[in-house]
Amino acid sequence: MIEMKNVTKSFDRLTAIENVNLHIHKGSIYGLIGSNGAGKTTIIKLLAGIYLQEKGEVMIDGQPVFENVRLKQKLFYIPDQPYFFSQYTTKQMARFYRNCYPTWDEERFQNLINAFEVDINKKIQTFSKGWQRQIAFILAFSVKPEILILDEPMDGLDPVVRRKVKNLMIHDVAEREMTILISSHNLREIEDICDHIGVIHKGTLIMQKELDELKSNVHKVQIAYKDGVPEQLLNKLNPLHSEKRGSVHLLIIRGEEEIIAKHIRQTNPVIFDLLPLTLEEIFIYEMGDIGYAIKNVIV
Ligand SMILES: Nc1ncnc2c1ncn2[C@@H]1O[C@H](COP(=O)(O)OP(=O)(O)OP(=O)(O)O)[C@@H](O)[C@H]1O
Repeated sequence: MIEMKNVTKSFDRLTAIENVNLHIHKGSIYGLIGSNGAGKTTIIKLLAGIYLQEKGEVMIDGQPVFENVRLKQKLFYIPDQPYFFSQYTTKQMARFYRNCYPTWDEERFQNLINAFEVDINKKIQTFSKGWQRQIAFILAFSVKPEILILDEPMDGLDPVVRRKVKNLMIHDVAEREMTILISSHNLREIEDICDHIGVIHKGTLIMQKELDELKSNVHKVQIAYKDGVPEQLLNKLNPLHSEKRGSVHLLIIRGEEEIIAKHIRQTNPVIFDLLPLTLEEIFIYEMGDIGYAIKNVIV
């Protein structure tokens, strides 16, 4: 279990994150979404044990993370710009990680370099940015860490490689309950693999939720009546959002689907459809004004 309790971190006079509380369960894929400068990398570096907070606690399995060598052997961190030793080849980097991590799996490394078709004798710095990121992933998946921390991992990867990398993540989570923290400035980029989402805005974690819970709790309905929508129904449903398109009303409603449907059917509508909501819409409506303010992060 990864945990941050009331964590604040500043750089000189700038408060990068303030009073952040974050919980990530074992075997979960947690997406941390936020715009540029929101505080994602600061959170990630605190969790990777690179930064020390001024206030609060940063713990993994109940132990403080900062400079904790034993805990660091359980986690693998890929920064937004993967780091390799100068002049090293993939083969040499693999030797380095093999010595650092007792969990290193040589057979898996061989399988991955074949699958990704990497020349392991070529200096990593001569590869393109996208290829360097692929090599970072190959090394990460060969380490088989308990926790994988990824800062903007999809930047610069083509769609085929993205799919491959996402499949590997899902495989490791399903097979051995690896935990993943993945940051992005774009919800769409990671929504297909995350089971929890946290939204960071100007240094504050403004929301964190399970995706299934989010999806089952907000609904979009389209209704029409001969003489307009009954006022009583609107009072009962208390929509988060409503708009009129000709004679049809579109409502976004929080609550259980069956109960909403029951209330509507009792009023004999001429048209009644339950429509699917995108995750993007759910976020915007759930977060009210803040949702609109950070729309660019979500879409
Ligand atoms: N080493 C540092 N020294 C001074 N200020 C810093 C440092 N690192 C981050 N900051 C500041 O802290 C705030 C949060 O930065 P952070 O890198 O965590 O954001 P981010 O969400 O990762 O942004 P991006 O998506 O652009 O990478 C920003 O205002 C940034 O300028």
